[in-house]
Amino acid sequence: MTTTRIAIAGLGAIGRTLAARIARGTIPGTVLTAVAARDEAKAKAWLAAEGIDVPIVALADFPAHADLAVECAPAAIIEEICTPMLTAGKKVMVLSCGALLPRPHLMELAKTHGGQIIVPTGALLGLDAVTAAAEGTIHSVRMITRKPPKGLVGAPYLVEKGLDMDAVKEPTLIFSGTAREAAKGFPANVNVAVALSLAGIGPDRTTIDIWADPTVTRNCHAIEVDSDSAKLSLAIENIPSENPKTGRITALSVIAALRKLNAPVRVGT
Ligand SMILES: NC(=O)C1=CN([C@@H]2O[C@H](COP(=O)(O)OP(=O)(O)OC[C@H]3O[C@@H](n4cnc5c(N)ncnc54)[C@H](OP(=O)(O)O)[C@@H]3O)[C@@H](O)[C@H]2O)C=CC1
Ligand SMILES: O=C([O-])CC(=O)C(=O)O
Repeated sequence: MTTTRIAIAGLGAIGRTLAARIARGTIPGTVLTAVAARDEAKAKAWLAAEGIDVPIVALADFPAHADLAVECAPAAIIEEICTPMLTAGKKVMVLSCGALLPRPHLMELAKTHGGQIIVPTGALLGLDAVTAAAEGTIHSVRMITRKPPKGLVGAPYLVEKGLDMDAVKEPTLIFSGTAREAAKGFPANVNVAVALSLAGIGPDRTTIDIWADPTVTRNCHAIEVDSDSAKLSLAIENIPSENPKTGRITALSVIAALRKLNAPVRVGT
């Protein structure tokens, strides 16, 4: 079996789960060869506590260590992670996919140098069926997201509008617009809408309503797709991870995607 050398950018809720699984050898065909962290001392202490022996390197040095980098860091540093890997013709799995929309040059970089940007299903579901439907004609894609108010705190859109999530006492529609607009206003909350849009009819035709809902404890996403091959109605209720903005299933989605990289049998598109 081919072995893919993996580097992880960001040791937060997703990155730590991922690093521990790869380092334990539970994903055949993968080996953890490097990590990058903002706070090196904190990362060193965590790696030592987990018994993971892997170098902490600069993002610019990832290509010397890895065939594939997994981006699980703040959206703001996507360029620093993607540019060196893609220029070297390598692969980057991107979780902060909303940050790709204003940076089409990253997709061009992948094309020019034979690299690849992989957007996993992440905290969503059904991207297999949406990509299949997109091979025909999709008429509309609509998403509705409900999160506990604390899972939305800090979003630039809320800051700009002066919306206080502590004051939300009943389900409140706080945003309605396109996936592109949502990615700008909620860069750490609705990457899923962008993944859906990239699988289907693009960020300007995919719409999303975002509710701050104190009656839910999970991050809930519902999708309605109408196409000439199928009508899809899908829903997922994600248990938040240690980061309330991020569903637990996100790291597992990355693990499942990595497992498929070199597997002898591959299920799903
Ligand atoms: N596509 C999808 O379905 C989903 C995407 N996401 C996105 O995935 C990304 C990661 O999520 P999550 O793990 O929950 O986020 P966390 O905030 O838990 O972790 C991000 C980590 O990146 C670290 N970091 C910050 N700056 C740098 C840097 N310059 N170099 C390396 N590491 C850095 C942070 O360190 P420190 O804490 O010290 O600042 C932190 O440990 C987010 O952008 C999130 O929005 C999340 C859920 C679903
Ligand atoms: O985990 C979730 O519910 C989705 C999320 O944070 C994102 O898409 O950025």
